[in-house]
Amino acid sequence: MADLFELDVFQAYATYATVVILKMMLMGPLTAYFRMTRGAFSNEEDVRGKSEEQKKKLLRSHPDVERVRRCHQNDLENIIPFVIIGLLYSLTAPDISTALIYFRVFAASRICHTLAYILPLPQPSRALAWMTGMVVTFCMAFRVLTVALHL
Ligand SMILES: N[C@@H](CCC(=O)N[C@@H](CS)C(=O)NCC(=O)O)C(=O)O
Repeated sequence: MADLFELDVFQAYATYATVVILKMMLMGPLTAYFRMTRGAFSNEEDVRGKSEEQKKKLLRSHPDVERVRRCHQNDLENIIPFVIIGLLYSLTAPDISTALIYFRVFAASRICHTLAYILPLPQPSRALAWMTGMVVTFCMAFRVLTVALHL
């Protein structure tokens, strides 16, 4: 494991996998922020101590909260595959400059996807950001399959 960390490609992978995981984790606090500022909670215990009338107002969904939740869900759908396939890709001894392009483009695409979703920016900005990240993951998967195909 220590030897693995000495490889440039693995260090690059560890860096960008951590960046995108942290970005994804920030969606939790962002959801909490939108819940507080929009007054939209989903659990009875979250509004404990409030009057019945206030509870009725606060126990509701809000479009802004749902938007952040969908963005978080989309991160889960895309970042988890990147982290798993990216690890396998790093183990195929790829060229460091190609690997860095893949990792950087993926990280940038997910940051753009989040901005496009939360602000929101007009389509097709979000769709293009999503597609860019998908293409990177598919390219890495292609290399894994061409280097290590064992059917
Ligand atoms: N699970 C996604 C699959 C397709 C996808 O990820 N599309 C991108 C680009 S349009 C997206 O941002 N979808 C919005 C979302 O996942 O909430 C969906 O339901 O839309």
